[in-house]
Amino acid sequence: MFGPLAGRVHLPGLSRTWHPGRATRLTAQIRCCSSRPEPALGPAKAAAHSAILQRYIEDHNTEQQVISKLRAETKKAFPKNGARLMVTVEQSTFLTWLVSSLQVKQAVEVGTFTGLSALAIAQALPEDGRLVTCEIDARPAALAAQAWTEAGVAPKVDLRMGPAAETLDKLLAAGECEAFDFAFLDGNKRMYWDYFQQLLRLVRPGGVIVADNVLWYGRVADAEDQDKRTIALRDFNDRLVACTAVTTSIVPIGDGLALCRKL
Ligand SMILES: C[S@@+](CC[C@H](N)C(=O)[O-])C[C@H]1O[C@@H](n2cnc3c(N)ncnc32)[C@H](O)[C@@H]1O
Repeated sequence: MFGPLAGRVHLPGLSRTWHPGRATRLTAQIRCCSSRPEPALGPAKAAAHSAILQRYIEDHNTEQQVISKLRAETKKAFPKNGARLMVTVEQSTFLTWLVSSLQVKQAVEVGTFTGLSALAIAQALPEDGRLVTCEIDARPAALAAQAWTEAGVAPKVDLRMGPAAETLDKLLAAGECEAFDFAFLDGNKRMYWDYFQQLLRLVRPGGVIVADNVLWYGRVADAEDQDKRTIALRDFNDRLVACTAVTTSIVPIGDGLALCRKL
């Protein structure tokens, strides 16, 4: 079982330097709340370990300066939910490591926001590599485009504005079936299974699809949690486990990543 919201919890007046006892008390307070805390509370991403360990992990996963700069700019431009929407530090370093290790050339992403995960992916692509990334909201996308230019990865990134399901359908219609080595899924949680099925057609056999937020702050393991996004993610995980088209490993990096390799 995962401790509910046992990771870094952003609450007013809470400093980043925690003492174990204090962290435990806070976790206990949150656990006891009758109204279930919304993920919108802040960057509480780690579903499976303590706040102290989360801090340690972050301190030992050094993001490149261009990425940490974009993280800071995003928090400033989107103070309400920016920190929560971006992948965590250890997820961004993991994405760069994975894309590089798999020698990915063609990648596709659902959910660009301000382009942080796209930057982590794009910088690991070769010069002739390509990342197609889907976003519906022009405001964060403008910040993304600026950051990619500054980081020198803009020529590799193909930003497609509009509903992601339509963009993925267009890629399929354009003959890009099995054209991609890698996909990152981080869009609308209630659409995950639909996106996954499209991505499965876009990714080649042996290619990898990574889905974020599959532990949903630990809420997927709480049978009493009937929030629509929790139900959708629980359903997504159940379908993944039963899906014979991929082998899947769910790992508690950040808010949980499903690592799926197409057979
Ligand atoms: C969690 S954020 C992505 C964060 C990003 N991957 C990162 O780590 O920096 C999800 C994004 O999906 C976008 N989104 C939501 N519904 C969408 C849709 N139907 N089509 C395309 N993008 C969508 C939202 O506007 C939001 O920017």
